[in-house]
Amino acid sequence: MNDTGAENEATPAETRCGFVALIGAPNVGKSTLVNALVGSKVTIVSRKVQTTRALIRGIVIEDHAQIILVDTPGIFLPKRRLDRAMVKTAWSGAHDADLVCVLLDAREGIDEEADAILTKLSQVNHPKILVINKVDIVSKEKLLKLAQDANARLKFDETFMVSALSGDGVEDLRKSLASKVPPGPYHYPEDQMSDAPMRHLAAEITREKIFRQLHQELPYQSTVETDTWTERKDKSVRIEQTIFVERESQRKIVLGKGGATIKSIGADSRKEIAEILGQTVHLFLFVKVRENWGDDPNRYHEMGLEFPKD
Ligand SMILES: Nc1nc2c(ncn2[C@@H]2O[C@H](COP(=O)(O)OP(=O)(O)OP(=O)(O)O)[C@@H](O)[C@H]2O)c(=O)[nH]1
Repeated sequence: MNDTGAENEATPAETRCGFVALIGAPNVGKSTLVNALVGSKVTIVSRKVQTTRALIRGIVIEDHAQIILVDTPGIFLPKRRLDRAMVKTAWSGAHDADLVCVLLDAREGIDEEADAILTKLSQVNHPKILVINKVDIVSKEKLLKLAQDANARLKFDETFMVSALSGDGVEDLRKSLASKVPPGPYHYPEDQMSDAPMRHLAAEITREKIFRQLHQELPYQSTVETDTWTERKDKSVRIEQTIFVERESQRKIVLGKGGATIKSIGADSRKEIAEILGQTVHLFLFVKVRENWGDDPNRYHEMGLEFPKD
């Protein structure tokens, strides 16, 4: 302790910093865990699987360590070109990271996808941490058995049992990650919670609202881009976004009768973006048809994905 008020500031020589890749089957709770670790909403959470399309990082500082979380797209059995691109990106995220956090869903156990992940991870040489999530809905016996089975399959440096939803066990995990990232200066300014540009986050929020309202009629065929972002003198922000769908029929669904659906999507999205920014938001949504965007290389690059040639 000293009286300069600087006792909490680490000099660069004392700091640690590293990338942590979160790997897990779709719906295991990766986005929820990133949010719990960071303590602020950085990626979208949806009941629908495969909502995370691009690598989005949350950044958290704990015990003079900056932990950069790479929220990989779900690993699943790829069929479409877009799915293959997501899987490829997920694995390259694991190879680039300093640590790999493998998430298992306590209720699902080692199912087909988890099994494929454990097999593939045996080729990754980084330190691995097992995180069993959703402990709030499973018995202790089942948890212990799952921890034993997973550790028998793969050598984990540590095992954590958490509930990303309630926050149970999350602090211990955060402290462990902080102790395991390598020594070095911070990569990002201390107050930066996410390097995902706000434009991207705002687009993700609108996409989430579309999923919430139209998940039965419009499963995955839409994408959202933020076109303009204008800060106004009165401290409010004007945002224009375009929702791209693949067919005219889908455009009509998004618009709804007399524009009612898009109005409601816009109202929900505007409210949430405003909450996160802490400022007044004026949101303008447009719907356009863009056929076969799933086969357009530019779209992949915009989402931070590599375009698979096969
Ligand atoms: N009961 C319970 N539910 C959880 C927990 N963590 C996440 N969930 C729920 O599981 C669902 C999926 O969570 P997400 O965080 O979107 O999962 P994800 O792995 O990021 O999914 P993708 O983005 O599709 O890869 C959501 O409905 C969450 O509320 C938990 O600890 N307990």
